Amino acid sequence: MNTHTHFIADNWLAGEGHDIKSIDPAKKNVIWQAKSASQEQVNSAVKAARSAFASWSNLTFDERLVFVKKFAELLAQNKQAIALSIAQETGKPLWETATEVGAMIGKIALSEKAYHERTGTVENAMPLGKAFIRHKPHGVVAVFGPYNFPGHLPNGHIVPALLAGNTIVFKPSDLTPLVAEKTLELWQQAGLPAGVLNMVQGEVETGKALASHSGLDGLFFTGSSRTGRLLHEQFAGHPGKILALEMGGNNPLIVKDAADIKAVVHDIIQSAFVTSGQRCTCARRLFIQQGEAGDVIMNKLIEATNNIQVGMYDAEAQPFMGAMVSQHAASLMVKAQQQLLTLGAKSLVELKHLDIESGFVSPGIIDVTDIIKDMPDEEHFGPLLKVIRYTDFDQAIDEANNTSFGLSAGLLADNQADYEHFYQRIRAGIVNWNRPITGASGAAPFGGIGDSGNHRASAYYAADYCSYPVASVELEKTTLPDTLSPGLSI
Ligand SMILES: NC(=O)C1=CN([C@@H]2O[C@H](COP(=O)(O)OP(=O)(O)OC[C@H]3O[C@@H](n4cnc5c(N)ncnc54)[C@H](O)[C@@H]3O)[C@@H](O)[C@H]2O)C=CC1
Ligand SMILES: O=C(O)CCC(=O)N[C@@H](CCC(=O)O)C(=O)O
Repeated sequence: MNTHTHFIADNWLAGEGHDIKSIDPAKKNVIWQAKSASQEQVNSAVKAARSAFASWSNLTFDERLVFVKKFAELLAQNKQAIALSIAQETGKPLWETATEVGAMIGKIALSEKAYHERTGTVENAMPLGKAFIRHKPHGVVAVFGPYNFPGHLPNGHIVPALLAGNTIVFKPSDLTPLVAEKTLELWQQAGLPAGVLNMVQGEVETGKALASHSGLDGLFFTGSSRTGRLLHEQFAGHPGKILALEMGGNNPLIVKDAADIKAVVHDIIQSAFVTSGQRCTCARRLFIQQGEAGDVIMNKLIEATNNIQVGMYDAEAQPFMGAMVSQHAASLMVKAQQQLLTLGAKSLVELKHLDIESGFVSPGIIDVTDIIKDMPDEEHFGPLLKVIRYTDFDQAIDEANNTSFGLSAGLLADNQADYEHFYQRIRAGIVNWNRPITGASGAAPFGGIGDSGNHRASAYYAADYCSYPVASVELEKTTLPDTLSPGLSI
């Protein structure tokens, strides 16, 4: 039993709540168990963050940056260990978890640049004095992370929030507590002052206790649309608190008149099946032209999908896909496939639960053309790609837009005019041409419209929601203006 569970005011504490555990979805063993945080421990974490706020926000940006850069150095030194923890908890292959740690390290320089560019100080001369635009931190913010990138995505809120001068209570996904613990140990080694970054572990009730805490000034969330919507409802009536929601998608990828079939199939597979389909940006709906050209793509796609290697995260010959995050997540994908089949969809490659007690599934492709009118507008968060055969490009774009979500979308087509038409009409926050729709850059904003977010994009624009702007006009001495307003004599 782990007694080194919650990090509050620079102390590691045992939990006072109920039993929680983390299971390796590939090897099926328990790798972490502890007790969740009690309501009192959540209160203590918020209190610690509040106590630390005045002195942390009073440091200069460069003083705060020293701690954050030290954290980046420690991440680099511990890259393999963190990558292994991510693999153990998520099932993702080591090649992929190493890139996740790389993205965490890269986040520091990007956030430093974004802070200055997005929230820097602007000075304008005025007839009397100067006008300034500056930014201040909100105060105490909660950060909620998802399981699919347990290091990189919370880090994408934590780093810019700390640089801006906020203090934090972090609630990791209950599926990935070990990665969170290892990461917080590095922050502690970086010498972060007590209370600046706190962590409480637990399931939904810990999340609710933190999200509803009156001591928060804001909450930065990455996770499912269902949870994001609940948080949005919870924050209703609190216009003074900032809420940033990064949520799911039902992302379309359209193929039209593209000559290089292998490149098309590559981009489809990277879009649909990387991370075993557990990326918010993954293609869920693939639009392929009716007719011979479309049939050629489909045949090659089916062949390549059947050849995708699924395996252990630490296998010497690394697989493309590891296990899904849990046995439960894998069984939900089998259920989603069955629901579509019951509606009348046709299986092209069956998604199979390879070992019923693990998270291993094989990738699946299902033709939903005939049931398009009855299709649930849901994010199936795993490697199941729905194919829609189309004849008219505009109708395909209309159908691509026929979703409440709007995170990522892509077009694979050789004609630039087709892309310009697609770009103009498609509704999503990430729109790509002849590139996979996964693998977004941290040097760009990252967020969606509709049920995918609340217009507070993260990544390069995370700086925007980490502080509020302050406009000032300033003059060193009180000075009587040369010209007074009409009707005034002083
Ligand atoms: N747009 C984006 O940037 C990204 C979105 N996602 C989305 O995240 C989802 C997968 O992640 P999950 O971990 O399953 O998401 P989730 O919504 O189940 O959990 C996210 C976090 O919220 C907490 N939580 C769950 N229910 C809660 C409640 N009622 N009140 C307060 N906290 C609660 C969880 O413990 C976890 O820390 C997918 O839908 C995916 O599309 C994932 C990565 C990136
Ligand atoms: O936050 C950033 O630095 C960029 C966004 C990012 O890394 N996106 C990844 C993963 C997010 C996900 O899909 O779950 C991506 O676009 O693949």
